[in-house]
Amino acid sequence: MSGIAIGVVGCAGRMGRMLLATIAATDGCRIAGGTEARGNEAVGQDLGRFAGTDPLGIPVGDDPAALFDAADVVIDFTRPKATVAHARLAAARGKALVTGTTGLDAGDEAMLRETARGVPMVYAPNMSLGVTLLMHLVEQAAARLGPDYDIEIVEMHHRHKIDAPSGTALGLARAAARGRDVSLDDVADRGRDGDTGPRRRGAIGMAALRGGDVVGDHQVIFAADGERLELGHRASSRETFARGAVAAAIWVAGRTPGLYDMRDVLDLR
Ligand SMILES: NC(=O)C1=CN([C@@H]2O[C@H](COP(=O)(O)OP(=O)(O)OC[C@H]3O[C@@H](n4cnc5c(N)ncnc54)[C@H](OP(=O)(O)O)[C@@H]3O)[C@@H](O)[C@H]2O)C=CC1
Ligand SMILES: O=C(O)C1=N[C@H](C(=O)O)C[C@H](O)C1
Repeated sequence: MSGIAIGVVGCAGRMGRMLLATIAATDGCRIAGGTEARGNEAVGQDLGRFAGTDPLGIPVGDDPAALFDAADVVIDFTRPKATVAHARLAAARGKALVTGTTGLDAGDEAMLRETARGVPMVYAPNMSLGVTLLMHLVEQAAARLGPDYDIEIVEMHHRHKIDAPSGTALGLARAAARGRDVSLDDVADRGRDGDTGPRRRGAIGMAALRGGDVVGDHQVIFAADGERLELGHRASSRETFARGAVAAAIWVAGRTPGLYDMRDVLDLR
């Protein structure tokens, strides 16, 4: 069989299924296998059921080490602790990893950086071309507009999302902080409630809405006296994230070890 062999951990999840379907439909790559955690009801079922294809003759596994051995690259959209375990496995088995999992804390991200010293990894909170470009535009706007323009980021996602603010909102906030040459930790305002007092000058605010089946909306507002600049993005299908992740997997196979993001994959640096 030819093409880059791509494994998918968390293959029965919303993104996992979309990734399988996208790999099956993309030239130059093939499905190496998929896993779910032990005890998940998908384990043992044919992967084709989750890819939306004919039976593939490959059962969903629960042994990620075996998947890393069978694959050239593994794609992970799971949960932060699972992602860290998968990054350790990638390093131990010498295989590339693409992860889009959000909600990682500073310690989890430090572990990704550490494991990426030995193997190539792509880590991005949003794999779409549109959001990758939006981050670039937000950095430029923040650099040009200065602290008279209050930055507020509003995101909305489906009712099943478990982390807030979204990884993309945090990425946009980081881009704005970079543009202003400040640390996000010093200026982030992650949700207001009660007797908040007036807005802090230079703060970067974030607000998270949850409801229905919204795939992912992000809006960055620069509000000044007399005018307001708004930059935004709406995803209407998870396919846009899956296409980006599969492009990242093909791009990262055989690269020099290191932690990359979608700006590298899309050549937007
Ligand atoms: N970067 C990007 O472009 C995007 C990022 N995301 C992020 O991707 C992540 C997943 O989102 P989504 O697909 O909607 O979530 P889902 O809950 O639908 O899918 C996650 C899947 O991973 C499984 N899983 C959990 N632990 C393990 C493990 N140890 N081994 C194997 N599988 C495991 C879950 O199983 P179980 O249900 O049993 O826990 C579930 O099937 C989130 O962090 C989300 O924010 C989403 C879309 C785009
Ligand atoms: O959980 C989701 O669905 C999404 N998560 C990512 C995030 O947290 O930014 C990306 C996308 O908006 C969908």
